[in-house]
Amino acid sequence: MAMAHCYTCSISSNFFSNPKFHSNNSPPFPKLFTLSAIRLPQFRSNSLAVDSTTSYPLEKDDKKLLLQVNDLTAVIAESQQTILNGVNLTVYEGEVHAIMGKNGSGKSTLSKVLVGHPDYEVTGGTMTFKGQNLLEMDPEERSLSGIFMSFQSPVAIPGVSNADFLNMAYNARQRKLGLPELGPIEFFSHVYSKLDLVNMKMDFLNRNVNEGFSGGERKRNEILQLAVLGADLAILDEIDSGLDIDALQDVAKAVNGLLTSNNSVLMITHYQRLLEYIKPAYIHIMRYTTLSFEVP
Ligand SMILES: Nc1ncnc2c1ncn2[C@@H]1O[C@H](COP(=O)(O)OP(=O)(O)OP(=O)(O)O)[C@@H](O)[C@H]1O
Repeated sequence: MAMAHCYTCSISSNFFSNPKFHSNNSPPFPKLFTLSAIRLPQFRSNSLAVDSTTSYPLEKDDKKLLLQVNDLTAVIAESQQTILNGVNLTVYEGEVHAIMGKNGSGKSTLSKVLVGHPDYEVTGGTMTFKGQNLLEMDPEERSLSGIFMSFQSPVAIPGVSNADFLNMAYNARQRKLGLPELGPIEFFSHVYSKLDLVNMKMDFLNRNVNEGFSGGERKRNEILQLAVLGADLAILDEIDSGLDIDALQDVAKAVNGLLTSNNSVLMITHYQRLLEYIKPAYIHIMRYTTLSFEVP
């Protein structure tokens, strides 16, 4: 079953790959040059794609290439306005990447394009996931192949309980993987074991998906979905927004607990505080490259 998506919006954007950054000698976090993509914690030369022709080895330090985006351009389907312009991004398994940048620079749009949101059309470049061409896969296939996206503003699904929703999504993934499905009772014990991870009570499972949930509860619920469904690449769009410090720590702890050497996280955030809890290997700064839109 495809995950529903909740979407925001964008302009033209680009990843810059200047690996230089300055340490301000004040741990825990380095000062960033604007428009740079950096690797932490060591200085490294140019570990991200600079030009569209760069291709990356299928394995690096024994890690498999998970996601490769090369020179990606996309337009808004309705208006044909360019919205992503030459985005490059390479993610190997076991890596945490963060995307930062100003409001409206296209961060959410990139994540939506990665999961195949119909509001956008890819007009150039390539996107591969585990060697498969994402452009040839519909959103459901992308989800089933192991891409999970958490919503910036998670949507409510009235009339569908959390437990049923998760059970359906879980079984769809199991079918895709040729693994046994779980009936409601077996599934309940499977999901029950995950509740502690996000500090949620059992009654959340019987409530309708996100209906009446507070902002923080919705975010925890997103991570519960990730914990139950599993993912090779989890795209977390502002998972920290609206969280108090306890909730932020819970969510970060849960995400860290789900990280293995085989999966990766791509997190979009405005705040350094999240990066203090979930340590990225790379930080990418999204920025406008053109201002070609008309103000109505
Ligand atoms: N489907 C769409 N129709 C019209 N405009 C769109 C659409 N999608 C994106 N945009 C434009 O893109 C801009 C927002 O981009 P996006 O949400 O990707 O940015 P962001 O970097 O994630 O922003 P924020 O940090 O505020 O979440 C908006 O200004 C919006 O006008």
